[in-house]
Amino acid sequence: MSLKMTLTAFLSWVSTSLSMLILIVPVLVVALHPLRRLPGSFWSKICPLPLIIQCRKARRSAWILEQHEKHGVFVRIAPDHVSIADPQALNQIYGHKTGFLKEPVLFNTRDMSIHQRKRKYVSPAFSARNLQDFEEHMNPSITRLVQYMQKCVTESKSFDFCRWSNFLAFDVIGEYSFGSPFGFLESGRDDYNLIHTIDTRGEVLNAMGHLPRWMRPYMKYVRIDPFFYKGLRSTASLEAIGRAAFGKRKEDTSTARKDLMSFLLNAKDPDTGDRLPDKEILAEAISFIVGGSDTTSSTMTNFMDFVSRDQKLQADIYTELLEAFPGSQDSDWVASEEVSGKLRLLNATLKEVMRLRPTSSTGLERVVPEGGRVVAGTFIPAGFLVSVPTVAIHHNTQIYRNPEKLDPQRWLVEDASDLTNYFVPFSTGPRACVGRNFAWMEMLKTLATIFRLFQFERTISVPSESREGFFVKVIECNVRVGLRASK
Ligand code: HEM
Repeated sequence: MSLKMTLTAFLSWVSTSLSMLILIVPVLVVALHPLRRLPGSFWSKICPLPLIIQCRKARRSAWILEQHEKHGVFVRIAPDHVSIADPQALNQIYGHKTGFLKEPVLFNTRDMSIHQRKRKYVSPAFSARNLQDFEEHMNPSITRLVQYMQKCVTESKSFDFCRWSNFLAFDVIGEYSFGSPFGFLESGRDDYNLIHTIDTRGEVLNAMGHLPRWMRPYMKYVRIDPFFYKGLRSTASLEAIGRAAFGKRKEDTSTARKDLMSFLLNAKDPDTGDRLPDKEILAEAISFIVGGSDTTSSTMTNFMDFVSRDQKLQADIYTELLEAFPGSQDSDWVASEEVSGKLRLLNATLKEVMRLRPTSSTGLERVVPEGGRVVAGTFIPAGFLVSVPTVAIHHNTQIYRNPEKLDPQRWLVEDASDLTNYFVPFSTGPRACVGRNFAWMEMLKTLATIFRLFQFERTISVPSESREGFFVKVIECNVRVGLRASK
C-alpha cells in the first residue's frame, strides 16, 4: 500500500471516530446523567445553550412556561437545572431551614451566615416605624410626577408612563439609599443613563448566570456579539454612579434622616464590633438601587397598563378613592399610606396585577443541599439547581380559577387567604424581598394619588410587549391623561 493510501485511510478512520464520538458522547451524557429520568429537550439536557439563547432574547420565563406546557411539571432547562412548576415545591425549596442555598448570581451572597448578618443590619431600615418616618420623603417625588402629568393635561399630550414610573422609582430609591433623589423627575431625563444601564446589566447577568463559571470572566472579550461586553460595561458604570452618590452622602453628616445609608454607616459587625467597610456599604446600596427600582416601576406600569385599558375598573377604583380622599386637594397633596392601605379594591387590584404579571417572574435558583432532597415527590440529588417559576405558580389553574383573567374580586372573597399562600411576587422564606413593605408603600401612595387626580387611557389596544432581564419589564406604556373633576 502506498503512503498516500495509508494516510487517507488513517484520516478517514480519525474522522469516522470523531464523528462517532460527537454523536455518542451527548447520547451517553443524556443516558447516564443522574437526572436522566426527568424530561426536557435533548439540547437542554446536553448544554445550557437553549436557556442562554432565551435569556439573550430577553424571554426566559416565557420559554420556561412553554417548556412546562410541553414536558409537564418537572423540566430540565439546562443539564444541571430542573424547573419545577408545582406549588408544593415553593416551601420545600424556598422555606425556612430547608438547606437549599442561593446561586450567587443575583443579589450578592450565597453563604447563609453572611446573609443573616447582612439581614440583621439591613432589616431595621425596613421596620414599620422607620418606613413611617421615611414616608414623607417619598412625597416630593410623587408630587413631581403629578406636576408632569398636569403639564401633559395642559398640553393635551400623551406620555410614556413606563419611563416616568422609572424616573419616580429611581428618585425614590436614590432618596432612600443615598439621601437625595437622582433628579430624573426634575429634569425629565435620565442624565446618568441609569435606566438603560440597569436594563442591559440585568439582561446580560441573567444570561451569564447560565454559562459555566470558568467562561464568565472571558465574556467581556467576546466582540462578535457585543451583548455581553456592553452589559459588563454597564455593571462598571452602575458602580461608578453608586460610588459618586455614596461619596456625596458620606460627606453630608448634617442629615439626621434615617435612610438606608444611615443604617449602613452606623452598622457594626456583630463579631468584631468594627464598622462596615465602604466597599460592603456600596455593594449593599447598589443592590438596593437594582432591587428597588425596576421592580416597583414595572409593577406600577403593569397596573397602569391593565387599568388604563379597563375604564369600568378604573371608575370603581376612582369611586373608592374619592370616598377616601373627598373634596379638592392641595397642589402638593399625596395620598397617605395609612388611608391607601385600607382601600380594598385598590389593594386587590395591585395584588391581582402582581399575580398576573409578576415582575420577578422567573424561578429563583437554589442548589440542592447535601444528601439530595425529595421535591414535590421526586428525588433530586445534591448539587443540582432547582427553581420554581413564579409565573407558573401564579397561573396555576388548580389554585387560581381562570388565571389569565385580571379579576381583583378573587382577592375580596372570604376564602382568599388560601390564594395568599401561593402569591409569591416577593418570593418567600429567608431570602424573600427585604424591601417589600417599602415597595408596597411606594406603589400604593403613587397609584392612589394619580388615580384620584387623573383619568388614564391606553393609546394602543394590542397587547404590550415586554423584555426580561432580572425582571420582566413592559417596554412602553403610552397613555392619554385627563384631570378628574374635584367634587
Ligand atoms: C414590586 C417590587 C418588588 C418586587 C416584586 C421584588 C422582588 C424581589 C424578589 C423576588 C426577591 C428575591 C430574590 C432572590 O431570592 O433571588 C427580592 C430580594 C430583594 N429585594 Fe426586592 N422586590 C421589590 C422591591 C424592592 C425594594 C423597593 C427594595 C429596596 C428598597 C428591594 C430590595 C431587595 C433586596 C435587597 C433583596 C435581596 C434580599 C436578600 O437577599 O436577603 N426590593 N426582591
